[in-house]
Amino acid sequence: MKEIEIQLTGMAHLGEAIGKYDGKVVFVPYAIPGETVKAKIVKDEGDYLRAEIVDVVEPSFFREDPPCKLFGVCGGCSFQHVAYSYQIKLKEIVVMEQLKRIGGFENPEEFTLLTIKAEPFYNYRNRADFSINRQRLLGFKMRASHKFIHVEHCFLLHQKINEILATLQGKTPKRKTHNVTIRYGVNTGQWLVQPEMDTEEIETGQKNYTEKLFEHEFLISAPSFFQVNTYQAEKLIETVLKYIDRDDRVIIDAYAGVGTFTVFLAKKADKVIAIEESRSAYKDAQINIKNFDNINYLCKKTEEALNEHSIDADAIVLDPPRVGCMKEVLEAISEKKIKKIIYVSCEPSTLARDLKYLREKGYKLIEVQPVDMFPQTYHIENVALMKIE
Ligand SMILES: C[S@@+](CC[C@H](N)C(=O)[O-])C[C@H]1O[C@@H](n2cnc3c(N)ncnc32)[C@H](O)[C@@H]1O
Repeated sequence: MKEIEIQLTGMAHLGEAIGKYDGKVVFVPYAIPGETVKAKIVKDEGDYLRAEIVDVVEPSFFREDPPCKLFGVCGGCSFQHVAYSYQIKLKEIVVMEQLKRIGGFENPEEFTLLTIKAEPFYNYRNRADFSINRQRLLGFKMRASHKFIHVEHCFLLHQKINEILATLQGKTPKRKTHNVTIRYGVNTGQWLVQPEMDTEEIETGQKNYTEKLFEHEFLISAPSFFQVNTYQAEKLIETVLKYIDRDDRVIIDAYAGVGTFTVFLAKKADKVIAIEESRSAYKDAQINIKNFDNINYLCKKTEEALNEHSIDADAIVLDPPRVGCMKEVLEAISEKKIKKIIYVSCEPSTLARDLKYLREKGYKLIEVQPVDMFPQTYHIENVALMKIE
């Protein structure tokens, strides 16, 4: 297909640089806003074009050599070619753009704070999900084609997970499966490998492991969710706690997982009502909250629990999966007139959608704090604070 020279002027929400050609927006992965590149058009989607870099004509000041030889092939990272200090700027711009375009918030720069940086920005992930091929090699499924790619080492993973990965190459799972998960407690040194593998070299097949955040140890079973960046999880907790004050006597912690925020909220409030639908996370939480007598942990869907009259609070923490909150959840919060909402989100587009809805119900957006939990990728976590007008 046709080759073009194009200047990139912006960043799209999935980490691709954008520019214009022939009146159409062109998406160019692995380019950086401000650069001029030679690119090959690979797909005409009607309203817009997709292109691939052939040559960088004028590189960005922030361009760097990616350390990983699989960068651009595996599809897991989108920003290894961008200096870390600039990655977080690009993410901030995307957050503000989503708040404006989807949320209808004018001047998002007035309430969007500077991103809380990640430290370290490589080797931070405490969890990896691998595929196994016929030769018993472990690797990833490529994002675009879903083809298997053998991975000997991943720069995003904690060093211990890379060591375990090397040990498990060529080993056979003890049950029929094409997937292996490795999780590591960065502050406890415990790990979990599922399923059990045919090896004597390391322990595998653990049902659970523990991780420590600040002084608190959390039990985490194989099916339970836990934040994948232990270092940044502590900063996320601090950000949530910053928004809690003396008036927040009763707090709802919705989508509570194994109790990551719950135990810290319980130290500040008279009472915490935690809501979590996963049976596994709920059971782990029963261990994790055992030293607290002011937590009521419900194993329910948030949309069902919030419909109950007896459940009310001064403040609510929301930390839903990427799809965001169901309308029923947002409706129930506004009907109960819960004064403060602290919304933790890993997906800026659904966050913007839900904040828009809450604003229409009479809440004012006070500020949005981006927290970088996922360096080298386009993903960004945000904590938004809303108060009733
Ligand atoms: C992004 S995680 C957050 C967990 C926890 N706040 C943390 O930081 O570890 C979302 C959690 O919501 C739970 N979940 C998903 N849909 C739910 C629903 N409709 N009601 C209650 N919990 C739900 C998931 O099982 C998961 O534990």
